[in-house]
Amino acid sequence: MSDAEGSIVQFTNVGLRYGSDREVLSDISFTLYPGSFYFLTGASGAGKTSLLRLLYLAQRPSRGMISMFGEDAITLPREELPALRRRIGVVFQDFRLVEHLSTFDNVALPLRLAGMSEGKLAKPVDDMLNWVGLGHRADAKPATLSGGEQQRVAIARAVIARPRILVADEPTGNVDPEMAVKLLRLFEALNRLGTTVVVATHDVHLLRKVPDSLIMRLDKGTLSDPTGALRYPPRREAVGA
Ligand SMILES: Nc1ncnc2c1ncn2[C@@H]1O[C@H](COP(=O)(O)OP(=O)(O)OP(=O)(O)O)[C@@H](O)[C@H]1O
Repeated sequence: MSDAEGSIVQFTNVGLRYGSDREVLSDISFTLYPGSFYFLTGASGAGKTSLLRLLYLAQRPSRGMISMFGEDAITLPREELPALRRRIGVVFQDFRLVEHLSTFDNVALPLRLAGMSEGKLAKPVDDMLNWVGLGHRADAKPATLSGGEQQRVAIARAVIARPRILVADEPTGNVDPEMAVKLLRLFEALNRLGTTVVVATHDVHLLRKVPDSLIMRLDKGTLSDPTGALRYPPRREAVGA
């Protein structure tokens, strides 16, 4: 399979079924380009989480082809998947913070797993906590943080190792509208630094808050492309028009 020029992810006729049930995703084809900001939208049950799980390689499709960073993600040997996954940051719907670890240690986790020394990781973790506005909560355990604070820890942890893609599943689902906009601004700032961002949301009001974003819409497992730019390198000035 050859990659569309310059793309970092390419799905071709991907289908997914759980067990012997009918397909929950059918004929999904799209291309993600570096530095773009995508919303994945659709009603509850449309298949957003399932599509994101394929995207961050937590789930193999039942059919079709997935290419990531120029590698065939379907036939890649299992032992090579972690290296591919490290290039993808994930913000889960339910945060999945480690309860017994402090804010600092949750955010430091990906760097420690990558083998970075304690001396080296302190500054980037402190900088990241300040960036998400949680410098003063470094020692707090997740249970003592508000929903918005926990979400920001989850975002900080997802981006600390500078992933090429950030995937976020309903990141604003558990916060008030004001915090939702603040979180989106964090994603936009990250996107301006060159990270491709994919945010799943059922909240159509959010889409308008990021004028340059591209929209993928799922309806009962089928993808549509209202901004018309998924298959071709998006021209930023044409996006959102
Ligand atoms: N592990 C699973 N086993 C069987 N069916 C599943 C599984 N996960 C999801 N489904 C089904 O797949 C369909 C799509 O679910 P999915 O969670 O991907 O949708 P969604 O758009 O993310 O929904 P929501 O916004 O409510 O989270 C649903 O019908 C769901 O019941």
